[in-house]
This record gives sequence, C-alpha cells and structure tokens, in this order.
Amino acid sequence: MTTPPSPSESSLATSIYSEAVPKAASPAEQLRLRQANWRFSTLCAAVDNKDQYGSSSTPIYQTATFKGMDGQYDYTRSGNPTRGALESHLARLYGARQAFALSTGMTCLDTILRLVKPGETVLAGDDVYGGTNRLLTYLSTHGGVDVRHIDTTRVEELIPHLGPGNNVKMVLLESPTNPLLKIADIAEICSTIKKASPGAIVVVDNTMMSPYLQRPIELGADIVYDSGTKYLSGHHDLMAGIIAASDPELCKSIAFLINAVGSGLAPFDSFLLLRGVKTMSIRMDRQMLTAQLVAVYLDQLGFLVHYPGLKSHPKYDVHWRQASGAGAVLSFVTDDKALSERIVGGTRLWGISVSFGAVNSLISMPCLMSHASISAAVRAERGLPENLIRLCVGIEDPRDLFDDLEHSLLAAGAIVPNHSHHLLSDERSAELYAADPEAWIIERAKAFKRPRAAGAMDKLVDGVKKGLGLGEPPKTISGDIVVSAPGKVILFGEHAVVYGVTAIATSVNLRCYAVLSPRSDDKIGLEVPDLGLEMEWDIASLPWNLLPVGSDGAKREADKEIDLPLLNAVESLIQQGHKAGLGAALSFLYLYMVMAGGQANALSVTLTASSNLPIGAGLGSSAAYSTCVASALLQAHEHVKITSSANHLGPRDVNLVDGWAFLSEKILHGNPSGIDNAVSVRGGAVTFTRSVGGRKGGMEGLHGFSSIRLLLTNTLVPRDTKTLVAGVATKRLAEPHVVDPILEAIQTISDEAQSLLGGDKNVVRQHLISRLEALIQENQQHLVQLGVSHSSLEMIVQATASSPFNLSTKLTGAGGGGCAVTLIPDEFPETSLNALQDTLRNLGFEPHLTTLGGPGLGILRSPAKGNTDEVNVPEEDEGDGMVVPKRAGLRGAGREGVERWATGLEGDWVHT
Ligand SMILES: N[C@@H](CCSC[C@H](N)C(=O)O)C(=O)O
Repeated sequence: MTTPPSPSESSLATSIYSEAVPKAASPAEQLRLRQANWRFSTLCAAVDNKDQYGSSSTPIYQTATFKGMDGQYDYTRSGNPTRGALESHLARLYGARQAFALSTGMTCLDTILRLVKPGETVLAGDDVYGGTNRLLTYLSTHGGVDVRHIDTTRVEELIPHLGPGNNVKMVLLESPTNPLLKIADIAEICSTIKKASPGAIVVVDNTMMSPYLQRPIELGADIVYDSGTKYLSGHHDLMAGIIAASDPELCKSIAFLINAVGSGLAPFDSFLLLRGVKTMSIRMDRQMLTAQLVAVYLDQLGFLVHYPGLKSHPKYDVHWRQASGAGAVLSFVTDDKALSERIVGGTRLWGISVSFGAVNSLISMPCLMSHASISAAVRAERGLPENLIRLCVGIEDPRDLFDDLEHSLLAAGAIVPNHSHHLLSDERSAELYAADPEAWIIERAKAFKRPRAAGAMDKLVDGVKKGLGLGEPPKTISGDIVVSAPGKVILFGEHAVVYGVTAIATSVNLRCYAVLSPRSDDKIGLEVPDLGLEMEWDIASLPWNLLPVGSDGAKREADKEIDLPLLNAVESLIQQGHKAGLGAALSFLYLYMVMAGGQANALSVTLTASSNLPIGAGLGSSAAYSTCVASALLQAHEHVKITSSANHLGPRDVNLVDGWAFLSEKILHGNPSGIDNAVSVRGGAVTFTRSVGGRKGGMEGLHGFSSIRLLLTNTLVPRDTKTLVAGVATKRLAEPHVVDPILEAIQTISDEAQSLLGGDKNVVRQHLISRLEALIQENQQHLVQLGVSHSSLEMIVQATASSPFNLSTKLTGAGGGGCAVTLIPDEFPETSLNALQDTLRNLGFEPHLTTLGGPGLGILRSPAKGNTDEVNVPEEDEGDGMVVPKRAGLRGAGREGVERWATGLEGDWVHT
C-alpha cells in the first residue's frame, strides 16, 4: 500500500511568531501571541478583520479613489483596504514578510521577471507551465534576457551555469512541475545558488502545492508565487496571483512594480479570494485523498503515472522532505495520442478544462491545452509526451469519479475486463471502501487490465509460424553499410546573415560515422554511444497506419513538411529518460518509417553512430548525424547505390541525401536554414544568403581553394543561440546607426572572402592566407561590437594572437561561448602548434586541429569481390583472427578513437 504521510500540522505558526513574550503585552500583542499557536487550518479561517462596524467578513471597498491628502489610501491601483486585508492574511500563510495580490499568476511572473535586466540569465526548468515558457521565450526574444531551460531535478545541472563568466540573476523553479510532476530539491538548490552565485534570486512557482503543503521561503527561496486562481480560491470563479517575499528590498521593488504597472487585484476579486482561502486546507485534504486513490488505481492498471504520492516516484523522498502533501494534480501516459483523446472525450463528471485547484475534477491533454503554446518540436525535445493526460482532482465523491473514469477508460479501449478477477460485489465494495479506501481501489483495479498492444496477436501467430519454420524471414540488408559526414564552421557572416548579409560556411574534418548493420529479429535498433542512447523497437509496433497518404516503397524524395500526427506517434514510442537522445531517436525512426513507406518494405537493421564533433557547440554535429542517417537508409533501400567504378557521388544522389538530411534537421531544430546539411552533404565551402526584404537568397558552392588548416577551440561555455540572436535584434532596434554600418562592413568581408575562396586563379596562396587572416580579425571586431563575443572567446583571441603565435581568431556561430576558429598558415611550425594547443588546454579549453573545406558525405566501398556492384563491407579482423563486427568497433571507439576506427576499415571511401 502506498499511503503517504498525512498533511502535517503546520510548523508555520511557530516560525513566524517565535519572538519572546513581552511581560506586559498590549491587546493587539496578546492576540498576536495567541495566534502564534494556531495551526494552518485555523490561520486560513481566522481572517484578522478590523472593520469599523465589526463586520464579520471583510467589506468590499469598491472604489477607485479615496478622499483627502494624508490618508493611508489615495487610489486603488496603489492600495485598497480589501486587497490590503487579503495581503496581510496571505503573508501569514506564506510565512513571508509581505504578500501581494495581483490580477493573475502570469502577472506575478511578469512582475518578478522585471527584476531581470537585459544580458542577465534566467535558469528555468525544462518542464514548466506553457504560459511560463511563453513569457520566458518572449523575454529572451524581445528583452535580451538569456533564458536557459535545464533539468532542475538534478542540482548538478545548475553548476555549469554558475561559474565565472555567467550572469545568472534568477533561478525559476516549479516543484512539482506542471505537467510531469517532477520534483526539484528546493533547499538544496537555494543553498547551491547562494554559495555559487550570491547575487541570484530563487523564485518558486508554488501553484501545485499552495502554502498549505509547501512554503518555499522557509526552504530558502527569495520569492514565491502562486496562481490564486487555483487552490487558494478553489472555485474557478476568479483570476488572481499572489507573490510573497521576505527581503525588504525585494518587497519594495515588487510593490513599486505593482503600483507602477497597475497589476494589483481588484477589490471584488480580493474579497472572493479572501473568502476562498478560508476553506483551502479542508478542500485540499479531501482532494488529495482522492488523488492518491486515482494514482494508485492507474498505476495498478499499468499506466505510467506521475504523482509524488506514489512511492515509485523517483523523487518521493525529496518531495516529502519539503512538502506535507502530494497535491491533487497527477498525469499519466497511454502511449497513444488518439487513445488519450478518446479517454478525455469520454468522461462526463471530469470536466475537460485547463487549470486545476477547483472543487470540480478536471481532465486535460496538456500538449493540446495548457502547454499548446510550446512548439511541438520543443515539447519533443523536452520529453513531454503528446499523449499525456492530466487529472486535477476535485472534492466529488471518489466513487462517482471512479465510475466515470473507468467507464471512459473502458469505452476508449484503454482497459478491458480481466476475466481472471471478478468485479467487486456492491456489498464488498461498500465494506472495503469504508474500511480502507486504498485497498478498495486496488481490488477494483484488479477487475481490469490494459489490452495487449495492437498487433500483438498477429505477432504471436507470426512467432509460432516462424518457430515451425513457416514464417517469412525478416527483411534486412546483405551487409554493413558504412557512411560518414563532416561538421561545419561558419567562417564569415554569422549573425549578419539574419539581415541578408552573405555567410560563408565550410566543412571541417571532424566527422560523424555510422554503420547500418543487418539483424534478423524483426526489430529496429539505434545506438548513439555519445548520447548514451541504445534503443530498439518491434517493427510491427511502429505506427504504420499513420504514414501520410502517398508514402510508398518507391518514394525516393523527402517530403518538405513534417507530418505531425506521425511525428507525435513516433515520439510516444521513445522511452523517457533519454532526453539528450530524444531528437536523435525521433528523426531516425521518422526517416526510417517514411523512407520504407510501409511495414512491408521495413528492414530489420541497427544504426550505430558516433562522432568526434563536439555536440551542441555550433559545429553542425546534428547535420552530420542527419546526413549519416539519411545516406545509410537511402542505400539500404537502394535509392542510392555505389557501383565498383564510381569515384564520387553524382548530383542526383547528393540532392536526394540532402533533402532527407534537411527533413531530419527540421525534426531536430524546427526551422533550420539548411546550410548545415548542405555543407555536411557536399563538403567544401558554400555561401549562403537569406532572402530578406524581397532580395533573392540562395546557396552557392565555392570551389577552387585547397584545404586550409584550422584550430577549432571549444570554450565549453554553453550558450543559447536564440538569446544571442535576439540581443543583436534589440541592439539594432535601439542603435540602427551603429549596427547597420557593421552589417555593411561584414558584407564587404564576405564578398572578399567569396572571391578569395571562389577560385580566383590569380590569387597566390600566401596572399589568400594573409587576407583571410585580416578578414578574420576584422569580422571578430565587428562581432564584439555586436555584443556576441564572450570573455572565454576573447581569452582565445588573445592567447592565439600573442607572440610567438601571432595568429588570427574569431568566434564561429552564435558566439557567447561555443567555439572559436583560428587560421593556421601553411608554414606554421608543428612545435608551435603543439605549444599553442597546450596553452589553450591549460586555460581550460578544448582545441581540435582540423582542415577547412574537406570532403562531404563519404560512403565506404568494400574491396572488390569478383564483379559485384553491391556495397558489402567485410568485418574487421582484429589481427588475432578475431573478427569484430564494425558496429561493435564503432560503438566502443569513443570520441577519441573514431578516426582511428575509420582509418582501420578495409575498402575505399567514395565522397561527394
Ligand atoms: N489558453 C490559456 C491556457 C491556460 S492553462 C492554465 C493553467 N495554468 C494550467 O496549467 O492548466 C493560455 O494559453 O494561457
């Protein structure tokens, strides 16, 4: 039985009134001291009303203005007695110096976020309410604030953002989070932040808990806010938000902002909220008891349930250390979006509605409702399942709620009768319910089970047939397919490209490698050791019925648009807990299915990919992966074929691979420009111009320069591209006279670089290198002026420029951290190069020597065997007669060993 501790009696009273008792206390003082012993429910109900007529409830001062010049109030925006009474009452409940009542929970967040200045950083959770995400996104795109979403359930994830060079002003937490009920250790985070970044403030959205169950100020938080629309009011008849804080300066700033903006709660709503809060604890106790039963019931039926009242919750202990109840919101996954829609649509007593905390029970699908403002791609990246159902439990009789939910689960086909258990008789049900509600619900759940996954019976029959030697063997490939694709650097024009300036990108010789290997078990597998990803799926369990109309085995070209229902269905197949690899798995499975065009053409294979490109450093690691996935699958379906005589891939194949790689990039990034996959597939260098203001854009290959050495140095400082791009936009709006000439200057740099790299035969090599060095220096100066450099990048610029190196360096990509690129002239001595790399390593950076403009996609062709035209790669011989499958070799190579692994392969590489 999973019985959580019952909500404890509040320690609040003692914590806020713990001063020594004065000998001769005034009547007011005596009241205050008596209140010191009241428990939370008493504090909720006992509103301290000082009405001149002794009214029992606080009157509504429905007035905009107050007469006179010296009174306590002049204008309701600045203060109102009804709101004032509510605020004093709530300050007691929050254990805070002051509480403020505002018009909504989102107004609270808006007010709090105004404490952050452009250029400062906000760290927020990766599972947050959709409206919170929306406001944070707006602030990062319009307010120059650097917003980073991290997994706040892992305190260690905060650390890299707190070091020198970072500028964290605020940490914004939800615990439990909405809608996945993840738990952050509030006290641990507060003490970590106070130590590492004393100027930063910790803010907690406490809406899921209310001050009844959790008081973050007592745990060390600086500010707490609540949507008063939820548990505080409890009836969904008003909108309100509450901010509570104890630091006098913070309180002063919040009071200033509320008055300045006019976001204070209106008198009538203040009255309603004051009324609602009196019954908060009693409502929540009842709601939580039922919520616990609902969680146990769904868990018993085999659904994955998110609720901190279940002992199986991964942070059960942390939650119960900081809160005295599990709340009344829970969520669960069904693994099938259409099924979830049927369940939600089939309930009657559970109302389909956003919000929570009211006396009525509600059911919703967050991805379609409360979290719909977060894009599908971001939801996928953050591991928010499209089929998630959120339940917000009210005060109705639990038996009616279960009748309704069970009926809907049955009607939707989410559960079926379990014939090995009988339904409880009415008598036994009544008896058990009265004696032990949790035992009752466990018994009730036993009468049902989740049906076998769709197609399972067919699979069983197939398995039996195969066992008898009657089945078809699974379709697969005849041997390993080995491919490789490079990353890229932007050499000139980053940021300016957004405004129509030409950017020049070139491939580097840091690469992703992939092996597609055959298997014989009707499964498909994916291994990306760099991301800790190892997954497999039954081919029959893939949502083939959702393939877009027109998909068929003969289809070669990638669609331009992503089919969202299919993407959502594929996403629900990917287990949780692989956040970093979610995108990689999603794009692989999606491409796999669409390229097969149907189950009949599906191949049983495993793709193994590994790379020596730093991930997420702006060097096109995802495009290199996408190119590998696309080209390996295209070969598997024989849409791309390498003959024994071919010495390069033709334009048709190149465009085919590029189209599919671009589709994969869209799955991974939402709206990419296409430059990364273009460079990864084709290699060399390209110019890219966005079409802006009616001007024609496009991409053009640059041919005619021979390889140039580069040192790519990873600062290891994480950055957020969107925020940096937004920062330039803000600067341009504020100072067009400064920014526009910089953009023009960068265009001149790109023009010269384009003519130098574009094969002007009259340019001698030495002149080419020295002009490129000058252009690199100039471009870096402009990027500094645009405000996108970073102290770590400047350290690299200085270290490489100083004697004896005298080299030219600029940031590449978004800046703000990420990577720097240094041009290494042909005659630069090896000893100096080694010394430079040591210097950079000693400064804490990660240098990689590479060449600019190397080959694009490569496909390994096995040594000729007779006159077969097929790609069939033999396995590696370890030298002692042991044959290691290529896949295992790549899996075990690690970032450092990937290149060695590739060089040791037999056969020759055919490039684009
Ligand atoms: N259409 C609204 C949705 C409000 S959701 C309210 C609540 N916080 C919840 O989690 O249900 C919007 O876009 O803001």
